[in-house]
Amino acid sequence: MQERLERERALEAGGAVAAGQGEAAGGRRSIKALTAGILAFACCALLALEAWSNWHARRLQLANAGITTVNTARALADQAGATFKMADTVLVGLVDRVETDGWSRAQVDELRALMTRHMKELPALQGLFIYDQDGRWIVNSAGRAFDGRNNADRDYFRHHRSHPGRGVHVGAPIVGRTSGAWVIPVSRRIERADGSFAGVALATIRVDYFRAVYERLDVRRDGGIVLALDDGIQLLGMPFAVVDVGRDIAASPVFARLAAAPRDGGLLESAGQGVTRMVGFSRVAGFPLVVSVARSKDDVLANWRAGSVAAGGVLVALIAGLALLGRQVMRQIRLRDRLERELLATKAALETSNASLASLAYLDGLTGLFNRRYHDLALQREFQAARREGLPLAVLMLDVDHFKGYNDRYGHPAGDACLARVARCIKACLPPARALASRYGGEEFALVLPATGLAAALALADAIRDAVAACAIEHGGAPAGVVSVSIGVCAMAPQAGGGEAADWVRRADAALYRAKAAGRNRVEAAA
Ligand SMILES: Nc1nc2c(ncn2[C@@H]2O[C@H](COP(=O)(O)OP(=O)(O)OP(=O)(O)O)[C@@H](O)[C@H]2O)c(=O)[nH]1
Repeated sequence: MQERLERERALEAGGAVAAGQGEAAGGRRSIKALTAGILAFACCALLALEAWSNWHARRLQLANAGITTVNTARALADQAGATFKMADTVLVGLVDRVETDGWSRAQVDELRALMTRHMKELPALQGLFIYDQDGRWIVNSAGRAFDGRNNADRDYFRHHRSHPGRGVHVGAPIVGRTSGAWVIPVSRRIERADGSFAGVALATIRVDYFRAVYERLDVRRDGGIVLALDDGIQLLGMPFAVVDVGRDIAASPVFARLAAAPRDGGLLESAGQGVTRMVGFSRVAGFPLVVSVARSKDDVLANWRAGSVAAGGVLVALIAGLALLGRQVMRQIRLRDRLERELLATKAALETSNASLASLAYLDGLTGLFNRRYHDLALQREFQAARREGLPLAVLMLDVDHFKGYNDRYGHPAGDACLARVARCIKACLPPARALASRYGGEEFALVLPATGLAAALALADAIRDAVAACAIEHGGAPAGVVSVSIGVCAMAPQAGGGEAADWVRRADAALYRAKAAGRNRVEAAA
């Protein structure tokens, strides 16, 4: 029974520890998972935020660069338009004058003076000229007569001679015959009153004039500016190269797309020579001209790229910081887990040793039965319960017969072994419910049997006496030649019998005394 008691206590302690450990392990797992989840989420959120803001900044940079490029192209188209318009206005005045007043000697002098004034006021002009119907030089802004020269071979002259229209004509760049510089010819046809061809008025605009304007604009590495005729003849391009002046670019992929683009300008993307460019373009109002401004996409995105690299560095540092923090938190959780486990193990060990100590405090070391201290406590408890419930209570006092003689004959260690065997006989006879056997002292044992009347108690006492006899423990000093026991029994209800718990022991003891006196190896009931 005491074994059962011990086992139950150990099971209780073990169960509590296991349950505690199970709960703690579950808690630890969920805290670890939560921490890892929060850190992973934070890292993903940071990456997503950085990716989005990077993508957004790139879009913004490209959009702004696109707007700037198109605006620059429009501003340059306006500037070109104003320059050509100014030259044309001068031509209109000259043509009107020649058609009205002719070119008598006096008129020629006046025209030359007028041309000289225009040249002073308009720095874009290289020269002003009037040719007759055969291409001969009639008057020019250079202030000298170039007799004998003829410009009938020039494209603009041939154009006006064969086209009766009165509109302005802008031609491909040519090298001027007076200046030797590259110029853009702007011309108008002179007619007689009958509409027949009478000559050409020409204004030449210096290519260098536009070059100076364009060179002030910074289109950065791989960028450029082009001023071209609608038919694809380039007037000039930046970066400037003389070989590009008058070059036909009609077949280039960008120009082909420009021809199909809206007249008021816009933005194209072109790729060539390993560079992707944003091309803003605008047509020149009133003239067959187009201006395009190109910027390398790489160059446009340079600032964005530098910003992205810096932000990426900060992000990597942030994620590394989070990872370190996470590692530290995990380490703390693991440390706490280990301490918790050790604490639980210590608690379990303590509870187990407490249970063992409690058992030891109430057990007899030699026989394994309860000791006298526990017997007294249990007797008090069962006595109160029997009194409360009105049930009988039985107490048996058992003593080994002639035990002094046994010790003397076989020695004290054999006497100990004999006592242990008698205890096993008692245990084997105990009824399962609440019966309690203890070593009362020396070779004397006591049994407390709750809810047990006299008949049942006597029967149990006889069974124990028989069991000991059946063990046949040799005892040369006893009359029967084997070890025997004498038992005194006291069984009654506390309410009926009156007195205290100790009276049950006293009465059983008295009965035992009578059993001894009556010859031993017998059972006697209290009176
Ligand atoms: N071996 C051993 N002997 C014990 C122990 N406790 C008490 N004894 C011995 O038990 C003997 C008890 O002897 P007595 O009280 O004279 O009684 P008895 O010889 O059994 O004679 P009756 O009881 O009249 O039959 C003593 O010699 C004690 O020394 C013990 O734990 N071990």
